[in-house]
Formats: sequence, C-alpha cells, structure tokens
Amino acid sequence: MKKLLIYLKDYKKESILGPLFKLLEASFELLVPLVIARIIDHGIRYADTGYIFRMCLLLAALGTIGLACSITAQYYAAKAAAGFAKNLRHALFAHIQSFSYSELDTLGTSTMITRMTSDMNQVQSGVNLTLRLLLRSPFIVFGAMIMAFMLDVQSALVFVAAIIFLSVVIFGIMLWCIPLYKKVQSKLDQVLRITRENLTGVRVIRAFCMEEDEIRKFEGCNEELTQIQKYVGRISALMNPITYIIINLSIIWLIWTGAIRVNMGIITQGTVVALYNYMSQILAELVKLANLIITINKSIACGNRIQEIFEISSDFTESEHIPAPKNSLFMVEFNHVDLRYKNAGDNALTDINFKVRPGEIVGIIGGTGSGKSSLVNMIPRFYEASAGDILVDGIPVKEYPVNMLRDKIGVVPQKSILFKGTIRSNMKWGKQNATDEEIFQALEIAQAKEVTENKGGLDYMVDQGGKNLSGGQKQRFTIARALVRQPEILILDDSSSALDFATDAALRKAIGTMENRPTVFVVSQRISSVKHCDQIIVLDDGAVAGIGTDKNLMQSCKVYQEIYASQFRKEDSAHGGF
Ligand SMILES: Nc1ncnc2c1ncn2[C@@H]1O[C@H](COP(=O)(O)OP(=O)(O)OP(=O)(O)O)[C@@H](O)[C@H]1O
Repeated sequence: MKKLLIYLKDYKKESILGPLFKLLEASFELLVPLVIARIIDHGIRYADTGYIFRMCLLLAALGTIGLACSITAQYYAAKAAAGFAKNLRHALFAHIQSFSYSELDTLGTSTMITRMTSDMNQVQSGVNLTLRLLLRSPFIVFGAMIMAFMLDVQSALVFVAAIIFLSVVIFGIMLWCIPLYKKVQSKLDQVLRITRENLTGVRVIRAFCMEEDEIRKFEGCNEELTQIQKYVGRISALMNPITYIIINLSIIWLIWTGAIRVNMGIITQGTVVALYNYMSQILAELVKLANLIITINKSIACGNRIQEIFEISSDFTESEHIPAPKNSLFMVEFNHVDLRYKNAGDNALTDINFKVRPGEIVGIIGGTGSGKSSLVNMIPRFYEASAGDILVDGIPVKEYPVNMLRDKIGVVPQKSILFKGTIRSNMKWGKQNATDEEIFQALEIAQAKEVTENKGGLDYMVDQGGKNLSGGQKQRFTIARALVRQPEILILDDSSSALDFATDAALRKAIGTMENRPTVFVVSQRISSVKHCDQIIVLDDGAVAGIGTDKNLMQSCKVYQEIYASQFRKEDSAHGGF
C-alpha cells in the first residue's frame, strides 16, 4: 500500500494544507471550554452582561473561523484524495493494458473490475479521511488532556484513567473487528463476481431456464455476506454503549471530585464545566479515531490488493528496434511450435510446422478444442509459443515492436465485439485516419455496406457491445474493421459462423479479389469455408493431422475425410469457397 502513496505526489500542497486546517479547527475547538468557563466564572458570577455578550461574540467568532478551517480542510482533502485516485486508476489501467492474454486470463475480468472500482473507492475514502482526521483526533485527545492538566491536575487524573479505559475498549473492539472486515470484503467480492457473471450471461441463463439455480446461488453467497456483516455489526455495536458508560461514569466522577474541590475553593464552577466539555470532546474524538482506524485498515487491505496487481510484472517483452526487412519467400512460418497455457497440464499445440507464402489463403480446420484459435492467436503474439519459432515476413515475431507486428495483421475474433459509438468510429479502430471511402470499401468487402445504408449511414450509433445489431451484422462490421487497415495478414477466426451460406460465400469471394492480396487464415469447422483454400491445415488434438489442398487431404488425411463425411450430407458442396 505504501508504494501507492507516490500517486499523491502531485497533491503535496493539498496533503499538507488539509491536515493543517483541520489542526487549526481543532485548536479553536480546544479554546471553547475556556471561554465558557470565563463566562461562568466572571460574566455570570458578577452579572456582567457586557462581558457575557463579548464572550458570546468570541464564541461565535471561534465557531465561524473553525467552520471556515473545516470547510477548507475538507476541500483540500477531497481534492488530494480524488486526484490520488485519478492518478492511481490511470496507472492501474495502463498497467493492465500491458498484460499479455495469459496474465489477463489468470487474473480474470471481475477481479480487475473490483480492483478498479470498489477497491479504488475504498482507498480514495481512506485517503480523504486520513488527511482530515488522522492528526486531528489524537491532537484533540491529547490537547484536551493537557488543557485539563492546566486547569486542575487532580481532576485531570480522571481523564488519564478514562482515556486508558476507553482506549482499551475501543481499540480492543477494533482489533477484533479488523480481520472480520477483511472477511466481509472478500465475501463482497464474491457477491460482485456472481452478480457480474449473472448479468453478462443473463440471456443464456434465461434460455436454459437457470434463473432459479442462479437465484439460489446468489442467495447462498448473499446470506454468507449478511451473516458476517451482522456478526461484525453486533460486535461494533458494543462500542457505543460501553464507551458511553465509561464516559458517563468518568463525568460523574469528575463532577463529584470537581464539586468537592469547588467547595474547598481550589477550583471554580467554570473550571468544572470546562473539564466536562473536554471530557465530551475526548469521547467524540476517540470514537471517530476508532472508526478512522477501521476505515484505514479496510483501505490498506484494498490498497494491498491493488498493489498486488502492480506487482505482476508482465512477462511480455517487445523489441524497441524496427527489424531490417528480410525479403523472405514466406509471409508466415511456424517452426516446431508448441503452446502450453499458463497453469495447464498439457500442451494445447505440439510441434506445429508450416510455411505460408504471401497472398496465400490458408484454411485451418479441426474439431472443437483442437487448437485452431490457439494457433492463429500466436501470430499477433496474443499468446507466446512455449517452444519453437514463429516468423512473419522472415522475422521472428518477438523481434518486432508489438504495434508494428499487430499493424500488419487484421484480426476478426470468434466473438464479435463492437464499442459504443458510430459505425465510423468503430471502423476507425482499424485505421485511425481512414477516409469514408476506405471505410465503405471495407464495408463492401465485408458484405456490410447494405446494412450500413439501411441503418442510415456511418453515423449510426452502435450501442455498448453492439447490442442494437444482430449477430450476423456484428460479424460483418468486425470483419470490415479488420479490413479497413488493409492488413498484410488477415485472420478470420470462425468469423462467418453467424452468416448465412450465401453471404459467407460472397464474403470469401470478395476477400479473394482484394487489391492488396493479404495472406488470409480462415479458421472454421465447416469444410465449405476452407475447401478452396491454397492449403488447409488439419488439426487434431493440438497436433497437425495433415496439410495440403482439399484434393490431397481427401486422399491422404483420415481426420479430414471424417470431417468431410460428417458434413457431407448437411452441406451442399456447391457452396463456393476460396
Ligand atoms: N486461455 C486459455 N487458457 C487455458 N487453456 C486454453 C485457453 N484457450 C484455450 N485453451 C485450451 O486449449 C485447447 C485449444 O483451444 P482452442 O480455443 O484453440 O480450440 P479451437 O480449435 O479453436 O476450438 P473451437 O473450434 O471450439 O473454437 C482447448 O483444450 C482449450 O481448453
């Protein structure tokens, strides 16, 4: 957590002025009982209304200045805390962006969202409260005690005893509660995770009529959270009654000894009232201090969880130098490549070997989980090969600055994701300075021009995640987005699954006639989508079962023959392909 404090460095002035104004406010507060004592001992005793009036004005002035100091302190503390959270959020977001796919897989989306939102808010309010109260409360407690000693040493001993008792009770309860608050926080995390999973998968849940199960699952988790919150609540609820009993007993003791000493003529009535006021101030501040320490502890726990993310240093390395062109005969080469996912027992891919010439169209086919997506994901370095080399244009992918490598590649992922904004702004993800003409060209190839025109043009607003588009429309737009940059390599990862056969065939035909002739990887489970490719890689359980044209494979590759046989009756072989 300590390391996170560097994000306060832009707010040094605010971090000093906030507590300073709080101390000023506290100093004025400590003067109030003395003024009241003067009113009683002088004004009331001698019926001096002028004096009482002047002292009341002084009280009003002390209150007003105290209030001004308090507002100024709140302003600076809030500014520092909000600025700190802004800097921290920015740094965390940038750090998460540097993670490789494997690291993102390991952490999980909901964990990162919780760190960025609820943990961040907790840390922000912790910083705010710390700046306002961490100095003020001890200052008042010790200040009030010193004032009491200055007024009457013997009565002040009551303060020492009361403070010791109060501290034992308050801090004892607090120490009891802190580990429980950590448990509350982790249960809250679980509730957030379940809520998030549920909301993202709401359509699937309804389609499978799993609402009741999901409600039960949520209720179980919610009940655990409630139980632990009730338990902590009951313990912390002890704090107020016990502290009030101690403080009231102390006040009785104080008034008792004070009255005796007034009778003996050692102190005045005003002094007893002032001592009583100091005792009340101490009570209020000790309770605040205990709550502050609980908040600080919660914030430290949340800060540590944020820090854990910062401590994950990405294992993704990239070259800073632009590699010299190699004039290779091949656009993409896989040399004995293996891939093992983090925490996975077995290789997802083993000994993958193939070469692809520029402009070739390569089909990748295989059963579910055979490793098709894994293979293409290694070309833009979404995942790193655990063994072997992958070369693009004759240069190992690790020798490229990653943006340079990815600029060469247009990826259409399996899941179509669009962002909130116009169709134009979504298309510009492919190429920032793309003209409308270039965008329309890409839309035409992706069979999305008509859809765009029907929606009223490039200014049509796409909802978050493309909610206001059909599955097929989203796929066409994601394909167009990849085409806008006119990539040298185009990866279509099962990206026509939501298109009807005729549109799929038209799309493949249009891509085949593109001017810049990209090297295309078509991942599919459908024979019709890869049948006419220049070469087809058949994967079976993470290994290459065959490489060749449709004709070769039909003769030599058993896996391909099986896939063909399984689809033969279902598909009309007349559907054209590459
Ligand atoms: N991020 C990941 N972390 C761990 N294992 C993974 C990850 N992604 C895929 N796998 C595993 O790697 C294997 C290959 O998965 P991959 O997604 O490449 O298959 P696929 O052939 O594209 O399947 P499909 O046609 O169903 O999309 C599977 O066993 C899968 O469980």
